[in-house]
Order: sequence, then C-alpha cells, then structure tokens
Amino acid sequence: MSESNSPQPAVLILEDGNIFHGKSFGMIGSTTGEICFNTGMTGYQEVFTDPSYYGQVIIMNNVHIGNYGVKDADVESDSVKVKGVIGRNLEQQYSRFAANNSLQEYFVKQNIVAIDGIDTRALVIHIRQQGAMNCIISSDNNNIEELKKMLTEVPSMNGLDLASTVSTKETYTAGDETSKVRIAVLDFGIKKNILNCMVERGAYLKVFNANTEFKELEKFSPDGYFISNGPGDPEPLHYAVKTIKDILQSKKPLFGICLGQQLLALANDIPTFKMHHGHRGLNHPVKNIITGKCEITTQNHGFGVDADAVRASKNIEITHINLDDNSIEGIRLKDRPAFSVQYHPESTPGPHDSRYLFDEFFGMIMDR
Ligand SMILES: NC(=O)CC[C@H](N)C(=O)O
Repeated sequence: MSESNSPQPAVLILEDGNIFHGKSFGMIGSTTGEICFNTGMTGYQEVFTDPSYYGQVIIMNNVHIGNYGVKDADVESDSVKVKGVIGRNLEQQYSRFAANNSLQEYFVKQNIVAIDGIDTRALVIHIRQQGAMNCIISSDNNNIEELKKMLTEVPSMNGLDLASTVSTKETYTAGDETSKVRIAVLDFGIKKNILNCMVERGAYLKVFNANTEFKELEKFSPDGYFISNGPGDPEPLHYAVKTIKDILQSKKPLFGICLGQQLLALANDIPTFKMHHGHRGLNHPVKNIITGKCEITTQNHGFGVDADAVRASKNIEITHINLDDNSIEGIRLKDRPAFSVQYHPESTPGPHDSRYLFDEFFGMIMDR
C-alpha cells in the first residue's frame, strides 16, 4: 500500500462510554447514528444502500467486507443510506470481474465515514447484551471529550420519523402502462428490488411520497396498494396510518413489508415497540403457520408489532412467526384482503424462499 493510502487512526465511542480504536476507512470525518449489526455473509452493497438503514451505523459481522468491490447495479436506492460502517477487515483490494470500483473509493464518493480493524465479535456481543444505542465514529477528531459531547446531541431512534426524509419527492411510475395490474406504492424508503419483484410479475406501479393522502392514490385507479419498508420508528407516522385506514375501507388488496407491517398493525390499533437489538441478516428462520412450511428470510428491523395485542385482536390473524424468538413475522386481516410481513421477501441480498408472497398479492388482485 502506498504511503498516501495508509489509513489514519479512527475511534468509535458508544453511548454507554465504551471506546474502540481502529483505522479510518472511506471518508475522513465524523458520523453518528444508532449502532446495529448485520450477520449476512454477503450482499453488503445492497445493505448499505437499503433506505431502511437510514440513521444507523452498521457493524458488519462478516470478517471481510469489500473483497468483491462494488457494482453500479447492485444498489437498493440511488445512494448509500447507512450513516457509517464498522468492520473487522474493510478491504481496499477487491476481485470481481463485474465490479466497477472498490468499497474504499465508493465510500469516499458517497461521503461515508467507516472504521476498520475493530474487534467486531466483541462489539456485537456487547450490543447483543446491552441493546441498541447511539454511537459516534471519528477519523478527524481525536478529542474524546468533544466527541462524547457530540454524541449526547444525537436523538434517540425511538420516536423518529425518518421515512419522510428518504421517501421520493416526485411521483414516478414503473412497469408496463397497459398492464391489467395497477399498484399504488406508498414509499417510506422502498428498496428497488421490491419494485422489481412487482414489475417482473407484470404490474404497472405508481410510487407516491409517504405523505400522500388516500384520495390522491385513488386517482391512479389502483387494483392494489403496497406499503413499503423504511427507516425509523413507525409510531410517529400518523399521516400514514390515516392513509392505510382509508385504503382498508376501500377493500382493495394491500400488501406491506417491514415498516409496512408495522403501519398496518398501527392502523388496526396494534402498538409497535422498540426491540432490544433487532433482527438484521439473511438467515432468520420463519414459519408460515398457515402452510406449516419454514422459510429462511432476510431481515432488517429494530421495531416490532406487539405480540400480545396481535393475539388479543379479533380482526388480525398471525400468519408467520420467528422460530428464534417467536416474534410476529406476518399478519393478515380477517375481514379485508390485507396482509404483511416483518421480513424482506424480495431478499436482496438473501435466499428467495419468500418471494411467493408477491405471487399471493397478485393472486389476490387477479381474484377480484
Ligand atoms: N426494513 C424496515 O422497513 C425497517 C422498519 C423499521 N424502521 C424498523 O427498524 O423496524
């Protein structure tokens, strides 16, 4: 490595006062956010560009990240959405025929501050035990007291509406305009591959800003409604809950993913809660309790729907449960063609076990 490439020292400070020393990677600077970890072995570029991670600093459990570089097409949105990255070996060298760039240069271009050389095993064990908390990474300031002060000013993820920040400002369409299946998509930070999964099945989509009222969505004459994934806390999104209540009144099919499930629950008076440290990875076992079949799923969430309230609800049926911790992974309404899952069936990255859910959504629309 040439002298100019040798990394500067960097520091990671957790809200509970723990300090980790490492080396800078990506942009030189400081960044803050909620620390979380992803256990996936592959698909790092898709993870970094997933808007559901907006506001979070992510620890990558896999020991080597960056070794296959980055490729323009492997994105879930138009930019990196994580606030920072923590790794054991963040690699400048890469090897892949199709790659366009190194992770290092990609992070510099996208203004992403990362820290390399961290004992990620110890750090992940710590977060698993202590739970979600804020953190700061810095490679341009070695004054620990100053950094700690900056960290105290970072808001808690609990109560934050981040979805309206990453939602599309302009309405746009995708797919074949002459299609018989028209789906209105409410965008809270949608991943491109969710849109692809619907376009591949022949839908014509119109994607709307998170804050769009039902009467505006209705003008598109949709056959169904899709409620997307997205970052932050679902609880403050009262405007979205109102829209979903109106959609349910229309009795047209509705499918929600992740934040979409949390909003569907809130629209049915089921509260959501902040999880201890969330689920993020590519191998979370889920059981479909309607068919009895298991799926290995891609997940990325730090909030969940209240299991007791779901079980007590007369109108909500549980369709999927998590086999690790019994949390609610899927629900459907008894009196409306509306359902949702807490995980990511488009699964980029991840196994494709759950893509049948898009077929079920299309089935619901075609049956009408
Ligand atoms: N992937 C998502 O949609 C995440 C939903 C929500 N922000 C959570 O962390 O639970």
